[in-house]
Amino acid sequence: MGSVTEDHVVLLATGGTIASRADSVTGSTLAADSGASVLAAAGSSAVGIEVVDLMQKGSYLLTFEDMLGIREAIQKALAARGTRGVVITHGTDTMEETAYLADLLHDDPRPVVFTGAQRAADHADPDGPRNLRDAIDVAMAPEARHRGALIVFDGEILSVPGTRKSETSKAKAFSNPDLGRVGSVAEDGSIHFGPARRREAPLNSTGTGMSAHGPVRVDIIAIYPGADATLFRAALAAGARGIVLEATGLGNANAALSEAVRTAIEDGVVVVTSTRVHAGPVRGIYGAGGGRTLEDAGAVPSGLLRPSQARILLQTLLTCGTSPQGVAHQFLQRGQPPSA
Ligand SMILES: NC(=O)C[C@H](N)C(=O)O
Repeated sequence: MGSVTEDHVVLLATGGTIASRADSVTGSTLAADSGASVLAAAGSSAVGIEVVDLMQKGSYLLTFEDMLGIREAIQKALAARGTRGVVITHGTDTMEETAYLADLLHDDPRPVVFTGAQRAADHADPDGPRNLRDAIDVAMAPEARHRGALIVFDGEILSVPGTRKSETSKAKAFSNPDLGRVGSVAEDGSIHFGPARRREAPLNSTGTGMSAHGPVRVDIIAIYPGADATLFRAALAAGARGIVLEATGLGNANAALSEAVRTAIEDGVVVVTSTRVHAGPVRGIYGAGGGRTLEDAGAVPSGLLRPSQARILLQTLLTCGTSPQGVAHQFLQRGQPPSA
């Protein structure tokens, strides 16, 4: 790995706004462009690029199985001769989930770079072409090695844990409120990386092993003033083996929900407490149904992980057969800010 024979990038195209245009019949925006046309819009590249069309979907339509499929395609691309790095074009809505799954399982020094667009391919001024050029350059960059999966978007390079879509329509779609960016790509294409952060060891599993058993159901339940346990119980009735709470503040619920959480945990369900707040850690401080009560009932705090990525971690761990203690350990490790 890293020899002079690694000379090209594999581009995995999945759809998203970077590949979307207005449908002539309905007028709605739909993923329609192949990977080759997405690449052609970015202009010629100095490096060889092999394009693989995986799917043409808005990322709001993806399932966990789709995400496992993308992760398997990444593995296949890395196993092929001459691959220096992998770029995935993806919708922005759920990029933080697929990229997090890829990052969790990425056991290779080579870069895996996600990008997309906020303005569609038929927009007068699409942002996809520059984002893709930047992503390809980052995938080729020696400094991008050993950093896991990355999101390259609007001139910023972000490590994946803690990164989320924070703007619905502005070009700077992503941010990492707690950790900031890890690097940048200037308009002239020059790449700058800050100091490398320590990565958690990849999860020890294979995509195929997980998908063979089928993913375990994991739901997200929102907490809000006056919320009762109806939706939480409905998730259990639907077969959820894990539930992520999108709790308030530091990770608080209320007495009715904490009681339902206690019973569910006694029945073997794993409950993780995350928060609806933009930044900062989850902490079990408050009683009477707050975060301390949830922790006492056995709920696992998500640390800095927000519900979207906490759900991917929980679903991956449960699908791999991880015990509740193992889940708690993983959230403790992966929810903390990484040291430099
Ligand atoms: N900007 C985008 O890519 C949003 C789009 N709805 C998607 O996630 O596929």
